[in-house]
Amino acid sequence: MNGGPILTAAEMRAAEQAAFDAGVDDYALMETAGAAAAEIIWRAGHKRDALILCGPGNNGGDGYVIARILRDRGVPVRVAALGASRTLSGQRARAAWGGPIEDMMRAAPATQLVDALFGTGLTRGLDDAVAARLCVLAGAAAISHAVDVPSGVDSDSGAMLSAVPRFGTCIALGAYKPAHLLQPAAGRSGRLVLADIGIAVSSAVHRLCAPILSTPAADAHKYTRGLVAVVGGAMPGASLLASIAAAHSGAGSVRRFAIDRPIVGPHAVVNRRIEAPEGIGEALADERIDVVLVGPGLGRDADGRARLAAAMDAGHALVLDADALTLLGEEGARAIPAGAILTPHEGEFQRLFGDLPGSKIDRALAAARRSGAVMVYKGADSVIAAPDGRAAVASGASPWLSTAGTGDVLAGLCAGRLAVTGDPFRAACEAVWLHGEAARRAGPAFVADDLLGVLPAAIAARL
Ligand SMILES: NC(=O)C1=CN([C@@H]2O[C@H](COP(=O)(O)OP(=O)(O)OC[C@H]3O[C@@H](n4cnc5c(N)ncnc54)[C@H](OP(=O)(O)O)[C@@H]3O)[C@@H](O)[C@H]2O)[C@@H](O)CC1
Ligand SMILES: Nc1ncnc2c1ncn2[C@@H]1O[C@H](COP(=O)(O)OP(=O)(O)O)[C@@H](O)[C@H]1O
Ligand SMILES: [K+]
Repeated sequence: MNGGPILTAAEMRAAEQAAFDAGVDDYALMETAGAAAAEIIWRAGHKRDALILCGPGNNGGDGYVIARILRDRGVPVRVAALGASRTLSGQRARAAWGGPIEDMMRAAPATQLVDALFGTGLTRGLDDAVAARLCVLAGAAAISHAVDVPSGVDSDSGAMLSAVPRFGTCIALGAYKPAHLLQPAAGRSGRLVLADIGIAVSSAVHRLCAPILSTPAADAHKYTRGLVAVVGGAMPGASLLASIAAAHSGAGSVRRFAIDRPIVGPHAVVNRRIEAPEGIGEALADERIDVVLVGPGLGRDADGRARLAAAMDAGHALVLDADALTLLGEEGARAIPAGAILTPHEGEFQRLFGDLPGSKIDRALAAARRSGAVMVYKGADSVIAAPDGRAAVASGASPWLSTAGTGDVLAGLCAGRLAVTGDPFRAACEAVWLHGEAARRAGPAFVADDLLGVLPAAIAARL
């Protein structure tokens, strides 16, 4: 499930330093990075006229290398700079370009725009006039590329420090950075391409990629494939969505304990009406149960609280979502049992853990460490984090997922995959991926129920 390491600016600098210590030449690395980026730009734009914007640091240095390589291939290239080059490699690359250098504020637009103003070294937002000019030039280009990161985004957090235009493509040099996957920065590029620059990078934080799933063993039966119990409350829809998602996740069987009358739902889910919260403990006293999911449709009143307590006392692996998270938020993160999966959206996360510092990745990791649980910190950029420091960041999920009930489907998938795999981090990664893939297959304007029908096809694609 490792779709490529994600490095902070400091980690990237350390990887770069390790390469230098091993004998790689400073300027040779810039030539490699520039050549890799030029190749990607060449494939997209061929001989269309190009304007390369070069900043004062090494990102600008990459820009001069790109400009020289494209010019040598016959592209009509113009270079516009923002001040002098301040690094030795940048100065060398600028000298090797050797051509005219325009003032960025006065340069005319071109068909292709390459933004090599600032990369991982950006320390503050661009001046308003510079940011505005960048937006005009990028907006006027038919093809636009951001080198390493779009200028104006904070590489480590994905925050926008000044106005940032939308680029056709962002070329990540050597490794992904948080800004490539975290919002709002991730939304500023249509396409993300990773360019290999030949230096070794590794991290416990990576981009989520498609999982490899397996078909049940030839001698499988319903209890060996995982039994999920869903504890609902008075609102039937949410726990039903979660139950059906769990049933379609690859688990062997699903039981649902709720209060709705008459009992509704698919025949394959065993629905039991349990009115008094005391009955929940009894229903969960079955050793064959692998995972208990509680939260969707639970309710936040005394009854919901009592059901949550019974679910948490039952001693099974837990997935906690929705109302369960809000109720726990009132008690504080310490009440969370180790080994659980929690699926908070932003509001639930804040209620549980308060205002943690750092990027969404940092916050998810801190919450996982503090609670001992795997975190699925949801949103357009979902972060899955484990207490041991591993994290996976999902990106590119359909924005149509921002509709009621999709979180219930995800919670059911987490419970189902946990029942199948017994591994909370792996299960959470698989669930988030299947959820995104189901949304992709469902197309536009779906409702949460529509995700359920396409789950088997999403699973089939990964067997
Ligand atoms: N690491 C690697 O493996 C490789 C890295 N490579 C490349 O290097 C890039 C990182 O280069 P970098 O560190 O020189 O930083 P970069 O983003 O060019 O700018 C820093 C300069 O801008 C300045 N400055 C900052 N903010 C400002 C503002 N708002 N307005 C105005 N000025 C501002 C800041 O000076 P300051 O004023 O903060 O002192 C400094 O002078 C990386 O993204 C990649 O493209 C590849 O070549 C090879 C492999
Ligand atoms: N703009 C978006 N792009 C991609 N995925 C999104 C977006 N907005 C929400 N999602 C996903 O949709 C789901 C919504 O869950 P949640 O907020 O709990 O909704 P609900 O409680 O209505 O089910 C989460 O998995 C979240 O990651
Ligand atoms: K850039």
